[in-house]
Amino acid sequence: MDFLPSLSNVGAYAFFLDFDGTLTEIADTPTAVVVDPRTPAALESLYASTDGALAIVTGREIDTIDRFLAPLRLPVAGVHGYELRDVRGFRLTEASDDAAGARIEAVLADFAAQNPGLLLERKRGALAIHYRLRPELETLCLALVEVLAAPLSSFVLTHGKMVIELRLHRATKGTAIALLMQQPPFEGRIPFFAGDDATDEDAILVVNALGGITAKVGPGESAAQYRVPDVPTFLSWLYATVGTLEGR
Ligand SMILES: O=P(O)(O)OC[C@H]1O[C@H](O[C@H]2O[C@H](CO)[C@@H](O)[C@H](O)[C@H]2O)[C@H](O)[C@@H](O)[C@@H]1O
Repeated sequence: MDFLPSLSNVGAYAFFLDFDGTLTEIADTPTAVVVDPRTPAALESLYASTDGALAIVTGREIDTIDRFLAPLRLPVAGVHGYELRDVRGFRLTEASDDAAGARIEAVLADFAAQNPGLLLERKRGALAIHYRLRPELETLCLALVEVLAAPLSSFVLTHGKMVIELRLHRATKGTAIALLMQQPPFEGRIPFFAGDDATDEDAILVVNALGGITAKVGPGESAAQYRVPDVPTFLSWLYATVGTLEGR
Protein backbone atom coordinates (compact mmCIF):
# COMPACT_ATOMS: atom_id res chain seq x y z
CA MET A 1 0.00 0.00 0.00
CA ASP A 2 1.42 3.40 -0.99
CA PHE A 3 1.89 6.34 1.36
CA LEU A 4 -0.95 8.91 1.21
CA PRO A 5 0.12 11.58 -1.31
CA SER A 6 -0.66 15.28 -1.03
CA LEU A 7 -3.90 16.26 -2.77
CA SER A 8 -4.09 18.76 -5.57
CA ASN A 9 -7.35 20.71 -5.93
CA VAL A 10 -8.47 20.06 -2.34
CA GLY A 11 -11.66 22.06 -2.93
CA ALA A 12 -12.96 19.26 -5.18
CA TYR A 13 -13.16 16.74 -2.31
CA ALA A 14 -15.64 15.80 0.40
CA PHE A 15 -13.66 14.87 3.51
CA PHE A 16 -14.84 12.17 5.93
CA LEU A 17 -12.52 11.71 8.89
CA ASP A 18 -12.55 9.17 11.70
CA PHE A 19 -11.79 10.54 15.18
CA ASP A 20 -10.05 8.10 17.61
CA GLY A 21 -6.81 6.72 16.20
CA THR A 22 -6.93 9.10 13.22
CA LEU A 23 -7.35 12.66 14.53
CA THR A 24 -6.28 11.72 18.07
CA GLU A 25 -3.89 9.23 19.61
CA ILE A 26 -5.48 6.25 21.35
CA ALA A 27 -5.58 6.79 25.13
CA ASP A 28 -6.07 4.44 28.07
CA THR A 29 -9.71 5.41 28.49
CA PRO A 30 -12.29 7.13 26.22
CA THR A 31 -12.26 10.32 28.32
CA ALA A 32 -8.45 10.58 28.48
CA VAL A 33 -8.08 11.53 24.81
CA VAL A 34 -6.18 14.76 24.14
CA VAL A 35 -6.85 16.78 20.99
CA ASP A 36 -3.84 18.60 19.56
CA PRO A 37 -4.75 22.32 19.82
CA ARG A 38 -3.90 22.77 16.13
CA THR A 39 -6.46 20.21 15.01
CA PRO A 40 -9.76 22.14 15.47
CA ALA A 41 -8.26 25.13 13.63
CA ALA A 42 -7.09 22.89 10.77
CA LEU A 43 -10.53 21.26 10.53
CA GLU A 44 -12.24 24.65 10.53
CA SER A 45 -9.99 25.77 7.71
CA LEU A 46 -10.69 22.61 5.70
CA TYR A 47 -14.43 23.04 6.32
CA ALA A 48 -14.33 26.59 4.98
CA SER A 49 -12.20 25.66 1.99
CA THR A 50 -14.55 22.88 0.91
CA ASP A 51 -17.75 24.91 1.42
CA GLY A 52 -18.64 22.68 4.36
CA ALA A 53 -17.89 19.30 2.78
CA LEU A 54 -16.17 17.91 5.86
CA ALA A 55 -17.71 15.45 8.33
CA ILE A 56 -16.37 13.51 11.29
CA VAL A 57 -17.45 9.86 10.95
CA THR A 58 -17.05 8.19 14.30
CA GLY A 59 -18.12 5.53 16.76
CA ARG A 60 -18.49 8.28 19.38
CA GLU A 61 -21.69 10.19 20.07
CA ILE A 62 -21.96 13.55 18.32
CA ASP A 63 -22.10 15.38 21.68
CA THR A 64 -18.75 13.85 22.62
CA ILE A 65 -17.13 14.98 19.37
CA ASP A 66 -18.52 18.50 19.96
CA ARG A 67 -16.92 18.56 23.41
CA PHE A 68 -13.52 17.45 22.08
CA LEU A 69 -13.53 19.96 19.19
CA ALA A 70 -15.32 22.87 20.97
CA PRO A 71 -16.22 25.48 19.97
CA LEU A 72 -16.13 23.92 16.49
CA ARG A 73 -19.37 22.13 15.46
CA LEU A 74 -18.92 20.14 12.28
CA PRO A 75 -21.23 17.79 10.41
CA VAL A 76 -20.87 14.46 12.24
CA ALA A 77 -22.01 10.87 11.74
CA GLY A 78 -21.96 9.48 15.29
CA VAL A 79 -22.26 5.98 16.80
CA HIS A 80 -21.13 4.39 13.53
CA GLY A 81 -23.70 6.19 11.40
CA TYR A 82 -26.70 5.90 13.77
CA GLU A 83 -26.66 9.61 14.63
CA LEU A 84 -26.31 12.17 11.87
CA ARG A 85 -25.92 15.94 11.98
CA ASP A 86 -25.89 17.55 8.55
CA VAL A 87 -27.38 20.61 6.87
CA ARG A 88 -30.84 19.37 7.91
CA GLY A 89 -29.85 19.26 11.58
CA PHE A 90 -29.77 16.25 13.90
CA ARG A 91 -31.54 12.94 13.25
CA LEU A 92 -31.29 9.20 13.87
CA THR A 93 -30.86 7.23 10.66
CA GLU A 94 -32.21 3.85 11.83
CA ALA A 95 -34.53 2.27 14.36
CA SER A 96 -32.89 0.79 17.44
CA ASP A 97 -33.98 -1.91 19.87
CA ASP A 98 -33.63 0.15 23.04
CA ALA A 99 -35.64 -2.20 25.27
CA ALA A 100 -33.35 -5.15 24.56
CA GLY A 101 -30.41 -2.77 24.86
CA ALA A 102 -31.47 -1.79 28.38
CA ARG A 103 -31.61 -5.46 29.46
CA ILE A 104 -28.14 -6.13 28.05
CA GLU A 105 -26.79 -2.91 29.57
CA ALA A 106 -27.83 -4.12 33.04
CA VAL A 107 -25.90 -7.38 32.58
CA LEU A 108 -22.80 -5.63 31.23
CA ALA A 109 -22.88 -3.00 33.99
CA ASP A 110 -22.93 -5.77 36.57
CA PHE A 111 -20.05 -7.57 34.81
CA ALA A 112 -17.97 -4.36 34.67
CA ALA A 113 -18.65 -3.65 38.35
CA GLN A 114 -17.36 -7.12 39.26
CA ASN A 115 -14.20 -6.62 37.17
CA PRO A 116 -12.49 -3.32 38.08
CA GLY A 117 -10.78 -1.72 35.10
CA LEU A 118 -13.46 -2.78 32.63
CA LEU A 119 -15.39 0.24 31.35
CA LEU A 120 -18.93 0.17 30.05
CA GLU A 121 -19.54 3.06 27.64
CA ARG A 122 -23.24 3.76 27.14
CA LYS A 123 -24.04 5.47 23.86
CA ARG A 124 -27.28 6.28 22.11
CA GLY A 125 -27.86 3.14 20.03
CA ALA A 126 -24.83 1.17 21.23
CA LEU A 127 -23.01 -0.31 24.21
CA ALA A 128 -19.23 -0.63 24.34
CA ILE A 129 -17.23 -2.69 26.81
CA HIS A 130 -13.62 -1.49 27.02
CA TYR A 131 -10.95 -3.91 28.29
CA ARG A 132 -7.80 -1.82 27.56
CA LEU A 133 -7.00 -1.71 31.31
CA ARG A 134 -7.75 -5.47 31.70
CA PRO A 135 -6.48 -7.03 28.43
CA GLU A 136 -6.52 -10.52 29.94
CA LEU A 137 -10.34 -10.31 30.00
CA GLU A 138 -10.70 -9.95 26.21
CA THR A 139 -11.91 -13.51 25.61
CA LEU A 140 -14.34 -13.39 28.50
CA CYS A 141 -15.77 -10.03 27.37
CA LEU A 142 -16.21 -11.29 23.83
CA ALA A 143 -17.87 -14.50 24.95
CA LEU A 144 -20.30 -12.65 27.22
CA VAL A 145 -21.30 -10.11 24.57
CA GLU A 146 -21.72 -12.89 21.98
CA VAL A 147 -24.02 -14.82 24.30
CA LEU A 148 -26.07 -11.71 25.07
CA ALA A 149 -26.36 -10.76 21.40
CA ALA A 150 -27.02 -14.25 20.00
CA PRO A 151 -30.83 -14.31 20.36
CA LEU A 152 -31.22 -10.83 18.90
CA SER A 153 -31.12 -10.48 15.13
CA SER A 154 -31.21 -6.68 15.27
CA PHE A 155 -27.83 -6.39 17.00
CA VAL A 156 -24.42 -6.04 15.36
CA LEU A 157 -21.30 -6.98 17.30
CA THR A 158 -17.98 -5.38 16.37
CA HIS A 159 -14.54 -5.83 17.83
CA GLY A 160 -12.49 -2.63 17.74
CA LYS A 161 -9.31 -1.53 19.47
CA MET A 162 -9.59 -3.12 22.93
CA VAL A 163 -13.34 -2.63 22.76
CA ILE A 164 -16.31 -4.83 21.96
CA GLU A 165 -19.33 -2.92 20.76
CA LEU A 166 -22.91 -3.99 20.48
CA ARG A 167 -24.90 -1.81 18.11
CA LEU A 168 -28.67 -1.73 18.50
CA HIS A 169 -29.09 -0.61 14.88
CA ARG A 170 -27.94 -1.53 11.36
CA ALA A 171 -26.22 1.71 10.38
CA THR A 172 -22.51 1.74 9.54
CA LYS A 173 -19.96 4.41 8.74
CA GLY A 174 -20.45 3.34 5.12
CA THR A 175 -24.22 3.92 5.12
CA ALA A 176 -23.65 7.34 6.72
CA ILE A 177 -21.18 8.41 4.03
CA ALA A 178 -23.48 7.12 1.28
CA LEU A 179 -26.30 9.27 2.75
CA LEU A 180 -24.13 12.37 3.03
CA MET A 181 -22.80 11.96 -0.51
CA GLN A 182 -26.37 12.32 -1.82
CA GLN A 183 -26.82 15.82 -0.42
CA PRO A 184 -25.17 19.24 -0.46
CA PRO A 185 -22.46 20.22 0.15
CA PHE A 186 -21.04 16.71 -0.30
CA GLU A 187 -22.75 15.59 -3.52
CA GLY A 188 -20.78 15.84 -6.73
CA ARG A 189 -17.45 15.82 -4.90
CA ILE A 190 -14.73 13.17 -4.69
CA PRO A 191 -15.06 11.44 -1.30
CA PHE A 192 -11.98 11.10 0.89
CA PHE A 193 -11.92 8.93 4.02
CA ALA A 194 -9.21 8.19 6.58
CA GLY A 195 -9.60 5.76 9.49
CA ASP A 196 -7.69 3.34 11.65
CA ASP A 197 -9.98 0.64 12.99
CA ALA A 198 -12.03 -2.39 11.93
CA THR A 199 -15.31 -0.44 11.78
CA ASP A 200 -13.69 2.02 9.37
CA GLU A 201 -13.55 -0.69 6.72
CA ASP A 202 -17.31 -0.17 6.05
CA ALA A 203 -16.52 3.43 5.13
CA ILE A 204 -13.45 2.47 3.11
CA LEU A 205 -15.46 0.03 0.96
CA VAL A 206 -18.15 2.64 0.22
CA VAL A 207 -15.66 5.39 -0.61
CA ASN A 208 -13.65 3.04 -2.83
CA ALA A 209 -16.87 2.09 -4.66
CA LEU A 210 -17.68 5.79 -5.15
CA GLY A 211 -14.30 6.35 -6.81
CA GLY A 212 -12.85 8.23 -3.85
CA ILE A 213 -9.59 8.14 -1.91
CA THR A 214 -9.12 6.02 1.22
CA ALA A 215 -6.34 5.92 3.78
CA LYS A 216 -5.62 3.51 6.63
CA VAL A 217 -3.88 5.05 9.64
CA GLY A 218 -1.58 2.61 11.43
CA PRO A 219 -0.91 -1.09 10.90
CA GLY A 220 -3.37 -3.85 10.01
CA GLU A 221 -5.27 -5.34 7.10
CA SER A 222 -7.34 -2.86 5.14
CA ALA A 223 -9.07 -2.32 1.82
CA ALA A 224 -7.76 1.27 1.84
CA GLN A 225 -5.73 2.50 -1.11
CA TYR A 226 -3.15 4.34 0.97
CA ARG A 227 -1.33 3.89 4.27
CA VAL A 228 -0.37 6.46 6.89
CA PRO A 229 1.90 4.98 9.58
CA ASP A 230 0.49 6.78 12.63
CA VAL A 231 -1.60 9.66 13.99
CA PRO A 232 1.20 12.29 14.05
CA THR A 233 1.92 11.59 10.37
CA PHE A 234 -1.76 11.92 9.49
CA LEU A 235 -2.01 15.19 11.41
CA SER A 236 1.10 16.50 9.64
CA TRP A 237 -0.55 15.59 6.32
CA LEU A 238 -3.75 17.39 7.40
CA TYR A 239 -1.92 20.51 8.58
CA ALA A 240 0.12 20.58 5.36
CA THR A 241 -3.07 20.20 3.31
CA VAL A 242 -4.66 23.12 5.13
CA GLY A 243 -1.43 25.12 4.97
CA THR A 244 -1.40 24.62 1.21
CA LEU A 245 -4.93 25.95 1.04
CA GLU A 246 -4.08 28.97 3.14
CA GLY A 247 -1.00 29.66 1.06
CA ARG A 248 -2.92 29.77 -2.24
O1 LIG B 1 -14.76 5.66 15.14
P1 LIG B 1 -13.78 6.25 16.09
O2 LIG B 1 -13.86 7.74 16.16
O3 LIG B 1 -12.39 5.77 15.83
O4 LIG B 1 -14.22 5.71 17.52
C1 LIG B 1 -14.03 4.33 17.82
C2 LIG B 1 -14.18 4.12 19.30
O5 LIG B 1 -13.27 5.04 19.92
C3 LIG B 1 -13.25 5.09 21.34
O6 LIG B 1 -12.58 3.93 21.82
C4 LIG B 1 -11.24 3.84 21.37
O7 LIG B 1 -10.50 4.99 21.80
C5 LIG B 1 -10.32 5.11 23.23
C6 LIG B 1 -9.59 6.41 23.48
O8 LIG B 1 -8.40 6.45 22.75
C7 LIG B 1 -9.56 3.89 23.74
O9 LIG B 1 -9.41 3.98 25.14
C8 LIG B 1 -10.32 2.62 23.37
O10 LIG B 1 -9.57 1.47 23.74
C9 LIG B 1 -10.58 2.57 21.87
O11 LIG B 1 -11.39 1.44 21.51
C10 LIG B 1 -14.64 5.26 21.90
O12 LIG B 1 -14.61 5.12 23.29
C11 LIG B 1 -15.67 4.32 21.28
O13 LIG B 1 -16.97 4.70 21.68
C12 LIG B 1 -15.59 4.45 19.76
O14 LIG B 1 -16.52 3.57 19.15
